[in-house]
Amino acid sequence: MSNFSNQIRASSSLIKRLKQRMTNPAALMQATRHFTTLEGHRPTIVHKRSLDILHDPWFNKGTAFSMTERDRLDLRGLLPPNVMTSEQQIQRFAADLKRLEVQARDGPSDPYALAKWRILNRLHDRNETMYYQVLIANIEEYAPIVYTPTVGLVCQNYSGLFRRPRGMYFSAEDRGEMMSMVYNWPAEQVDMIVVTDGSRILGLGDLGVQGIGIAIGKLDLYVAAAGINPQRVLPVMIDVGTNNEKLLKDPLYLGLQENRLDGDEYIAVIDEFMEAVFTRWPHVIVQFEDFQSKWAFKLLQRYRNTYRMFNDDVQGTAGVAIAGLLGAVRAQGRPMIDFPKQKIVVAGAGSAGIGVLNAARKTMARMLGNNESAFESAGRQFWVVDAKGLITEERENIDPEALPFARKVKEASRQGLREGASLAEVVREVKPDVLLGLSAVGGLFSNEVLEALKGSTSTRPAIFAMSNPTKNAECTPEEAFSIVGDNILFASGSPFQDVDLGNGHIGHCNQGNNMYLFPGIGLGTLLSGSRIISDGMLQAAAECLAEYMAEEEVLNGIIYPSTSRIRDITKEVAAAVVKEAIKEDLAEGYREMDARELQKLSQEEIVEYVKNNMWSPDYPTLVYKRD
Ligand SMILES: NC(=O)C1=CN([C@@H]2O[C@H](COP(=O)(O)OP(=O)(O)OC[C@H]3O[C@@H](n4cnc5c(N)ncnc54)[C@H](O)[C@@H]3O)[C@@H](O)[C@H]2O)C=CC1
Ligand SMILES: CC(=O)C(=O)O
Ligand SMILES: [Mg+2]
Repeated sequence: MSNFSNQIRASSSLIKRLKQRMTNPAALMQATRHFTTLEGHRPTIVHKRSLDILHDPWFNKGTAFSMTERDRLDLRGLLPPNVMTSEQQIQRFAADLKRLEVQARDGPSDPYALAKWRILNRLHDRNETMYYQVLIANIEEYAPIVYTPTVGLVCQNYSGLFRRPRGMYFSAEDRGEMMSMVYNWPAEQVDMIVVTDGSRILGLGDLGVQGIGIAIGKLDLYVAAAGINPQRVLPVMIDVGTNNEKLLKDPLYLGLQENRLDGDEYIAVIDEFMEAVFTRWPHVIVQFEDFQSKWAFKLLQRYRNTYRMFNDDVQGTAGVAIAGLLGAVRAQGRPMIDFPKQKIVVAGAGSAGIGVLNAARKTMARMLGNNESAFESAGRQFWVVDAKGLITEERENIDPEALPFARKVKEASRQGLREGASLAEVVREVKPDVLLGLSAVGGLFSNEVLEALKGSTSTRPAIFAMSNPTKNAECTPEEAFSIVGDNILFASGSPFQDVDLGNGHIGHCNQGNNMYLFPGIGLGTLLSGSRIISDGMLQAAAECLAEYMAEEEVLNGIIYPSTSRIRDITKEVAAAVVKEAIKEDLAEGYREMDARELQKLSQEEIVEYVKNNMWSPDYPTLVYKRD
């Protein structure tokens, strides 16, 4: 939008003016102190509570509300847990102004990305309908701002960017209080919660309380892509501390400044949160996001049969990868049923990597007859490399999640490999069809690794550099096409531009990101009224995405839709999820569409039902009525 550059120019001149006034923050603090001494002792009577206070510029103190005030005014949970002094607030504001300048100068790809995020965020605060109109109409341009990669930068800088709170914060200090504080959220109904504990935000590590940015970004896509009503979404941060030394020492950090809770204490906090939100909103769906692997699997197993929840990094990513892997088979001009013949090297054995491995193995096994021997032989198609190299059964203290994928020592040595072999060695010896990265290590697919992939036995080797944000991608599309060749397939977790191959052809850069599935999984679950999210529902979502692309597109190397089609693909995915829930007899219905009515719907009617229940950003007519 051309308006946008004007707005950015206007905001930089505003920043300049503010900076001139802020050159002496001590004077500003002095002024604030003077104000507090005159007015500080007499209480001010307010007739508002909760968000109404936070949204009132006269009464709002933001992070400076004391804990007792937060309790008195129903603010508990609506602000990050660390109480700040007004001096600290001013320091934070001043530091943030400086940071914007540095980002604009040193930012990696789009120097205005953070400025765009701020402007969009301010619009979000002022007028939700218009915000989502802008986002939906320009989703290709702004998904990289509200979501990866910029959302990573936003989380890294969240303590500075924080202005008006959004979402809820449950902290270790709130133990015993969660059941009551959940009622501080003003919405009577919540359909979707995205919750994080901030322990592994994209590939950026432990960002503590600042991880709330990712929950907000994911929910923006729920609204834009799935048409979930924005009044019914709730971003949540569970602050159990941080192990990030920099944040622990930062006096302006907004979260708890203590090491992360662990073991039973940690589980007790998450249990209390789950009980609280499902007590207030029994039909809510909770998406777990960016929990470190250590907890991602355990929490998924703990809750998935009791609550309507899923883990996006484990299950959403798996589905998107399966769709891409099946697309890679089709792009070779082979039928999908040939998938079990693919040799796949996976770099990264964390929540995302293991999620993909389990799902890919199950998909292969199903194609091979769905019995034990099929499952066994499917397992032999994968070679997994983590920070310590190739994983074999010789590995000491092997992670139980990775154990099923450890190569047998004898088999490995027959291939010229051993425990801990490097990624380049593995690629050289295995000559895989697919090289898939979920390692969070930018540049891991080095020249040596990509050179080794030239020996692939595939007619069309596929490279999935899925780590986020952009700087964590295992390689760029330019590197992949220039080293391995024009004929490859390429996908990355964060968006890159297509590559001009210089011979009249384009090297397509697909975005392989769980954003193509999680909105549809959430919407489909909501509209089916299923009490849980079954493997079958997740599989149906993945298959729908795999089949969405036309033969011609796939043969041209386009295996995922462009983001401009995200609302349409989400509708289809949601319909596939509803259909599977009905088939598995899990669908209990939604609003006036009860289980029986759902059973009667044809495929087309299910799609129509989904479409009719997607919120669109149109201004309603407002009418005033006295209470
Ligand atoms: N494209 C998408 O839709 C998604 C992408 N991701 C990305 O995947 C990445 C990993 O996420 P998680 O699995 O949750 O993280 P994690 O921290 O649990 O796992 C990282 C894994 O990479 C391995 N690793 C580290 N250095 C390595 C090296 N030099 N060579 C090979 N492996 C190495 C680690 O040993 C570990 O197994 C992140 O960057 C995240 O943004 C995650 C979910 C979805
Ligand atoms: C995309 C996503 O969920 C991640 O990078 O963690
Ligand atoms: Mg994630």
